[in-house]
Amino acid sequence: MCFRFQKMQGLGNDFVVIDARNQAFAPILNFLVTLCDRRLGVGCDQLVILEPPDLPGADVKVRFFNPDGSEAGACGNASRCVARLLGNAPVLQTQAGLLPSFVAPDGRIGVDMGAPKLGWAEIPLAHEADTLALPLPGAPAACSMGNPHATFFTGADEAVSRGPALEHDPLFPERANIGFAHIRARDEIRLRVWERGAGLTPACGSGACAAVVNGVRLGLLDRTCRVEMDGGWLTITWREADGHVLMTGPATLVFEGEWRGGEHA
Ligand SMILES: N[C@@H](CCC[C@H](N)C(=O)O)C(=O)O
Repeated sequence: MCFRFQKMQGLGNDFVVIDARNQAFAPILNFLVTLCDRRLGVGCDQLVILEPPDLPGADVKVRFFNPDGSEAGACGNASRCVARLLGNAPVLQTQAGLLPSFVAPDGRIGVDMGAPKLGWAEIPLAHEADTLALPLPGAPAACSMGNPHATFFTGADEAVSRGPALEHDPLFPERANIGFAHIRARDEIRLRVWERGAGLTPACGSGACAAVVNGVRLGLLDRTCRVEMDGGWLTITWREADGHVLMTGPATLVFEGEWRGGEHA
């Protein structure tokens, strides 16, 4: 198999981007896992495949895959990277809907991540529960940004010790991304996210959006909040006018390459 790819990163959350609009690429599960592997393949936190859009108003269809081969409905950092790669502020078609992108006055890339889903069945949870205080130790809040998130406001240190078990808790039938936030001020948090299907990453864009949404719902945060993760900063605004979440931050092309290997490790 032979195809070209771009390696990109946003806050150190890194991606292999394959443009399947202009070259043949079949997303075979075992091969996706190999490509994401840092020893056997190129290595990345998520694999991103660009396809022709099938919705009016979209410029490109974007699919996100975790290193375990699972497909995710949203990926904030990769969305900014695709917007940077394509240029001209494209509208991205994702499982979370049509996501318009923009260039901020300071040159950072922004993506309108759409409106969060707040109901227990939409996240989804396995059964009815208060999404502001899930029945788990530490009572995290939950929402969907197109992918399931739970946020603990108990400090950022527990991501590695508690994340793996919580990702697989029976309360989350599709598993979940688990965020751990420390509130520094109403407009600033420190966040670490144990990502579903990927583990601890330097930053999670959708996790930052979810943390701010959940913090605002709990009355802990302002609607515009700076989020510091291990890889750096995002600015998140949960816009009152339409309920959409705007995420702004860096996005960088690292290198381009050509895969000439086999389909299996
Ligand atoms: N790194 C991402 C989220 C990637 C998907 C996630 N692991 C999931 O399975 O939902 C981001 O920046 O949002």
